[in-house]
Amino acid sequence: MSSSSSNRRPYALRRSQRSMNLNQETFFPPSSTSTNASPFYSPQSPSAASSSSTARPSLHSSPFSHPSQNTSTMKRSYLPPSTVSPFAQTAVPSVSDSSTTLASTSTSSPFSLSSPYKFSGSAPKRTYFSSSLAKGASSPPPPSLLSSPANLSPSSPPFLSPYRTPYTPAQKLRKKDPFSSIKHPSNMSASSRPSSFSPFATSSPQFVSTSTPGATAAAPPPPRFPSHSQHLPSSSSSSSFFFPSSHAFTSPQKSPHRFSFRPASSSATHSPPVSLPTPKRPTPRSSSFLFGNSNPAPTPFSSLKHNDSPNFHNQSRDSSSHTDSNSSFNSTSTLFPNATLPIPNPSHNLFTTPFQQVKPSSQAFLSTGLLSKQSRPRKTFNLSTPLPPSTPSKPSSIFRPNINSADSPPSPSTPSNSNSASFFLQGQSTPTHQSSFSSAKLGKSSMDFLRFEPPSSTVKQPPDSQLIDPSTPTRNPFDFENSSMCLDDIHSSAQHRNNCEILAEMEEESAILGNPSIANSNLSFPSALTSKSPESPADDLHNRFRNITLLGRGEFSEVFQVEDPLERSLKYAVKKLKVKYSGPKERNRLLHEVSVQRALKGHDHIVELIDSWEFNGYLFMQVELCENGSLDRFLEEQGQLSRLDEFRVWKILVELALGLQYIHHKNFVHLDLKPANVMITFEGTLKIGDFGMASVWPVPRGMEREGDCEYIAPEILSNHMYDKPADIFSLGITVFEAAANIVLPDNGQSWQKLRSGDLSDAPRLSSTEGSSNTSSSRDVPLNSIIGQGGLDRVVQWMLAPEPRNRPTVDQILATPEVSWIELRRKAGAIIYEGLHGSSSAPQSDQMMEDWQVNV
Ligand SMILES: Nc1ncnc2c1ncn2[C@@H]1O[C@H](COP(=O)(O)OP(=O)(O)OP(=O)(O)O)[C@@H](O)[C@H]1O
Ligand SMILES: [Mg+2]
Repeated sequence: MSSSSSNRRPYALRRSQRSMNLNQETFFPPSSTSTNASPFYSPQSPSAASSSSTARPSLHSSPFSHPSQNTSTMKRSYLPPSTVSPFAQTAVPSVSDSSTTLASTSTSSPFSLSSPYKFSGSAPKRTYFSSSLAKGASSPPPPSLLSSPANLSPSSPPFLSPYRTPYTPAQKLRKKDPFSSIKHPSNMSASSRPSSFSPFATSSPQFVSTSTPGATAAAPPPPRFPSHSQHLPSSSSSSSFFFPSSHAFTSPQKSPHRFSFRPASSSATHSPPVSLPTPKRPTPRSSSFLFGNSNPAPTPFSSLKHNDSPNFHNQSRDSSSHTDSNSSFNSTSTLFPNATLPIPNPSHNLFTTPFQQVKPSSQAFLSTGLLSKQSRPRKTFNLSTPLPPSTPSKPSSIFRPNINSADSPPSPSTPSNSNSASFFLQGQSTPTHQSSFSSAKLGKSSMDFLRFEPPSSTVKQPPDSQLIDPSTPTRNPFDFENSSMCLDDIHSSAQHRNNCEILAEMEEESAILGNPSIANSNLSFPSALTSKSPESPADDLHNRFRNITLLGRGEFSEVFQVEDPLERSLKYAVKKLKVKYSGPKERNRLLHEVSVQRALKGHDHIVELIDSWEFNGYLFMQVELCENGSLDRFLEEQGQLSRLDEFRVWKILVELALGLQYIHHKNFVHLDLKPANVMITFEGTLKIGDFGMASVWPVPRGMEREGDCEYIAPEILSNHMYDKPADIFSLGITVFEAAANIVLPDNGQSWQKLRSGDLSDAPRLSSTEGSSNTSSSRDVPLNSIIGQGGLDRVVQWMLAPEPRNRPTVDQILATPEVSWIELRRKAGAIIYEGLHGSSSAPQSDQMMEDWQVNV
């Protein structure tokens, strides 16, 4: 372990050196500041692209050179059909053929990340900046990709970002992690990953490119894109975005920019950079900026060693196993060509992987940059995972009848724990229906809590005769299978009404709805709870539906999967707001979401509203069920394995853009677009949901909305501008996250950089493998857009700091790349269709040829 650790360490060092080790940089002599003079994607001259050097390292580069990925791929290829990702098995014509051919042409891994790291790390920033700006100032504008580059507007220079922005304490941002911006993947573990058990574990086959290393450079967006200004009031001034360019990061010595790319873009326009109120300025320890600290401060994540190298380390190692890996994968993909997608059971934890134990090392906190999801400890989506002790959980008041003792921590070892049933039936005071749902976790954990962790000091001890021996098996009040005693107790109790309310609330809050084992067991609830006149929202839900299980919860709501009581094959999702509305004003606001979603019915990429109703101040929305959960789960799960192939990233962009186009054309703005609000259907297509922040467009004056800070557009924070370009920005960030496989920052430097048009913390988005320029395979379309840098260009366009410089959704969908993808996509966005999509779309080749001729 130690020797391999020392072998790999330099790679980790290089990545961090680039970003933060300013002292190191000053020691290195200036190297060639080849600033990739022609990084722009020019379909007319593909050779130009291939001759330019890679600006950002591409994680699409062959992973076969990565030992851990080799292992993973090989293991995956021998999985039995049931464990192989269903989405990789979709019968799409020629996928396996294409894979085989590509694999057979792959003999080596030419792309080594060490080179760009070494170069970038050793290049003094002063030299780079001065040269790139000077060079850019005299550079001709890049060739436009659009056939009609009218209404050209400059984009902000990515290199002049002002990071010293005023801190606005008033910003109410949801997530505050002061260290998020200083996490770094350099030292995170990605190796030794077993094969996937995920339903999404499609982990696209990682083919080895035969291209020249870094053949296609990242392309900055040409500054000549049509403007988004039609969405903005003519009086809209961006002056408040501007910030004097005297910020420290414009100083060459302190610049965090590491790569010498996009010089033309940076110099073509010199509009002042954006000044943004940051959600929360992190104050990292000084040691955070000293890479190579031999004695880093201990962190809770110090278990990982360097030989658990991140996914993009040391790409050139272990090239000997390429052929094996390829062939093994292909044998997998051809073994089960007709496998069908299993019906995911949301009550199962589809997302459990063995990666939960992966921890970043302490040095992960010693530099900036965007953290790769592949290296990140996995987020837990398992609803039945017990709450960590530190979580500010607020159990139901029914567990704490004695308010004064609420502070006492529950004692798991308390003998009276076992008597939860009798405890609940001892005539506690009637709880309020307004109890908090915000922190109680549903599912098994809640049940465990109910059974084993009632606060001992709060328990009103029953008379001695009723005390139960600690060793007596627990009687679970919700064990209705053996619940005759429980029900008898309920009905004979003098406090029958109170108990019913207690049980109803418990059910509502945590215990029953979220416990799949109970909810799926076809057990009926006590008759009092299924009466015709429901007393609680949970009663109401049970009167309407069967088999209720928790699907997920957002900040404001809980979403349950339900079955139609008559036709059990009909399943829906029911979204219940967590709290009652407090008055007519709030009710109107809540009903707004319903009305927006109703107005947007009937589109393939919008979650369909089926019904809505109110009960006792609670709002319910019945929507179509999206069996494969939300996109953020998919990205999380997939990201643990590898980056998505570029074709699927494009498909995500296309499907979301189509949904967003519908929203915008109907004169609404979503204002909370993010992967968590994108649902995945059984077929793997994407649907935009959660219109809780949506508004009619133009947005009424004085409206306040604040979406998730990771995805929020800069102008919303700085200028309260709620407009269509804000949705474009959120879409761009979503695609950026999907393509780069990084953990988005929620504040700090990286957050600011992303909103200044500087994507240099992330790897190149476009793939370097599978490009038609680099493969001679007959299955690779002649004019494939994959690997050409178009993804970087379009994403950068969407992330333009100035809203008016962003494309409209129509413009996104009109790009040649999207048109090409449209012709070749046959399956849902998350379904793997090969690196270039369906080969049965020759018209796409023709289209690109025609387009190239016309450009
Ligand atoms: N139609 C659906 N099918 C399947 N799962 C769903 C559906 N709608 C929502 N969910 C699940 O419920 C979660 C929360 O839903 P939703 O985003 O609508 O709630 P929210 O409270 O408005 O969230 P937030 O405001 O935090 O974005 C989603 O992330 C998803 O996991
Ligand atoms: Mg949501």
